[in-house]
Amino acid sequence: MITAEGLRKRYGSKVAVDDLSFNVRPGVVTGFLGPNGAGKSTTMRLMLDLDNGEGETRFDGRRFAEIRHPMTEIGAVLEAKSFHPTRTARNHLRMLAAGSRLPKKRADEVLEFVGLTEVRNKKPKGFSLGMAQRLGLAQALLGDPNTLILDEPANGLDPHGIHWLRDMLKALAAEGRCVLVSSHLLSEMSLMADELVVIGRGQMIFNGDVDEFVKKFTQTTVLVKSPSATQLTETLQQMGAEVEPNPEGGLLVSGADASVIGEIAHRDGIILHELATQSASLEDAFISATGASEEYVAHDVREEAASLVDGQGAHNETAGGAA
Ligand SMILES: Nc1ncnc2c1ncn2[C@@H]1O[C@H](COP(=O)(O)OP(=O)(O)OP(=O)(O)O)[C@@H](O)[C@H]1O
Repeated sequence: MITAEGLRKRYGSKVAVDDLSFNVRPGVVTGFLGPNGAGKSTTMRLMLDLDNGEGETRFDGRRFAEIRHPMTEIGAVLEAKSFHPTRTARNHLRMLAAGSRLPKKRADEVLEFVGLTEVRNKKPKGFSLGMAQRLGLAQALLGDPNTLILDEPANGLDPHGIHWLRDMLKALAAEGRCVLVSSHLLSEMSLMADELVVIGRGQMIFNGDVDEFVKKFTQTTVLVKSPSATQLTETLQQMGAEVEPNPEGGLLVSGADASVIGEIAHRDGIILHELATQSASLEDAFISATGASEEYVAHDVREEAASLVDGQGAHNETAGGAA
């Protein structure tokens, strides 16, 4: 179990991480989410004592500095491509293995595991971002640690690589490890993570189950198609439901679930052509939960496109801006 308590970091007058406390449970993948500049990387560095700040993080009760051979307990990848410039991938890992009193053969085992056996005698400076990510993971896995902390490990991986990463992290978590992984790929995160830590502007927004997060920050809607849409709308509105036209046809109803709508339609003799609950996505929940805490806000692309078509030209202002 990882327990982080009261993590806080300032850069001058800017508070990058603001009194963050959270838990990362073993046996599940925990996603670490937040808009750009929310403080994810800084938090990960604080957890691993790589940055000075306040608060403390315990890994099964111990601080990072108290762990004698960290590589055998905590595997972390915070930056892709941070490797020795002149050593081959294999020698880089062998050197790290020796430093942690691990057998040399571990280097070949993890290279095989991440699919880099063919390039093991090449220098990582020529690696693509995806290959560097794989080598970073190999390094993190070298000591077969119980905890993995990975900052954007999917960055640079191709679709096969992302699929492989997801299966691998789920399998490692299923063996009882703690896995904390940040990513901006929300569809991927919804397939990979069971629990979430969501932050915005350095502050905690949510720590818990993915389904709870989606439920808390989105409203379930029901798509209804009926030839008697006007009559149905009036009845649903009278009972307090919100009804809006769906841009692709039919009605979107919130505040009444599909069974209630079906019963009302049956009672009033209204024909229904479609009745479907629309489940919200992790992306919907993320946008709703973090919208107010976005640090860098771009202007609306649709407005931009419209103004270009109107011949008004683009404007380069950044709406919102930094706090
Ligand atoms: N070395 C630094 N000096 C000054 N400010 C910093 C430094 N590192 C980070 N920051 C600031 O701290 C805040 C948090 O940055 P951090 O990189 O932790 O966010 P992040 O959530 O990892 O962002 P992203 O998703 O864009 O990688 C940002 O506003 C950033 O500008």
